[in-house]
Amino acid sequence: MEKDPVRVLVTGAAGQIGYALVPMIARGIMLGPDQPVILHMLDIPPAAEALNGVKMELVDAAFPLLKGVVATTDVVEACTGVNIAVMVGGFPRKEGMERKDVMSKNVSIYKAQASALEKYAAANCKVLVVANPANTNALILKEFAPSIPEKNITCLTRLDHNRALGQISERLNVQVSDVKNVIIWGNHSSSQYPDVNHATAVGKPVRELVKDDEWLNGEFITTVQQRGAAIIKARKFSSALSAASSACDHIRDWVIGTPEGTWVSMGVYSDGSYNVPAGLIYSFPVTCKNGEWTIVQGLPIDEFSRKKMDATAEELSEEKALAYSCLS
Ligand SMILES: NC(=O)C1=CN([C@@H]2O[C@H](COP(=O)(O)OP(=O)(O)OC[C@H]3O[C@@H](n4cnc5c(N)ncnc54)[C@H](O)[C@@H]3O)[C@@H](O)[C@H]2O)C=CC1
Ligand SMILES: O=C([O-])CC(=O)C(=O)O
Repeated sequence: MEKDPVRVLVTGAAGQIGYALVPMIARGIMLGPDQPVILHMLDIPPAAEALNGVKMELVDAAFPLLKGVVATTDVVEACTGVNIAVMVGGFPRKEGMERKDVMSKNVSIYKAQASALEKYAAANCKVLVVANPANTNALILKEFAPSIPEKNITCLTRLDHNRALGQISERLNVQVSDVKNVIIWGNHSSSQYPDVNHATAVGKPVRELVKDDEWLNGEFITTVQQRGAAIIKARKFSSALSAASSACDHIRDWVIGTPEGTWVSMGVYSDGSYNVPAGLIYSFPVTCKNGEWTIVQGLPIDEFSRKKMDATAEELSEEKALAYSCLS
């Protein structure tokens, strides 16, 4: 028997990431090849015509799993009954801007949309915030939607995680699928800490295979931290297909589960694990089962890592303060 459709909201759906993401969802890349979906697409009035164009293309593509499309500029209509919300709407960073620069534009959007999700989304709706500053937008969404359980509100650091896998795979000349258990700690920003201390490639420790700690502790980290800026420099637009694909990975693993022995990175509400201050949305290694994520516990943390994990936590605390000052 065919499954009931899942309603998936994509905000900012007329934008670049939206354009890459909605066909992936409609093809079953996010929720599986046997899961019908109804897409809810939200954008703002200046983008209404473009949004309608995306809807027309979704109809034209005749996706067998796509059971309906709601394309709207009305946030209540967009949020009503959704089971999954992928929050991409907002203003992207342009060349030369730091993520902090986009803060004031975006946090007020997340405050407003928090209330709509809280009132109108389906019970147990899972939320993924993609728009930058992703961790802080997610935190604002959480704080202004107090009835949504905090475990249901996450942000995207899977793109950074996948970038780290990609760098190691290129360096070792192995399949990316043979590299696993890298970790992105902290903020989706240039202060993030991509950590390979527990990572393996073809079953062996990455550090032993790479045999170049100077590269792993230096250029590897900065390449991953700065990859977003490098894409903007090259394309003149920020990452879109990789962001969309990683958003699908994030939701798929959250809903369907992570493979045995593998963890992924997700921005989640800190409970104080690894001495990360509670009350921040911070990227941790997590495993997922039965639709719930759990922070991987007990990994040994060396002094080098500790400093980097603390620095990115510090930035998130500052962002939180700045976000509140933008809202007041
Ligand atoms: N977490 C991550 O890994 C990544 C995050 N990003 C972020 O994702 C966001 C979207 O990026 P793009 O698609 O490239 O930008 P874009 O500018 O192409 O699209 C954003 C869309 O959001 C819409 N929008 C603006 N305000 C809105 C509101 N209040 N409600 C609904 N929609 C609204 C815009 O009209 C536009 O269509 C940016 O904040 C970008 O920085 C981008 C890449 C990776
Ligand atoms: O760097 C940016 O502004 C876009 C982004 O978040 C990324 O590509 O990681």
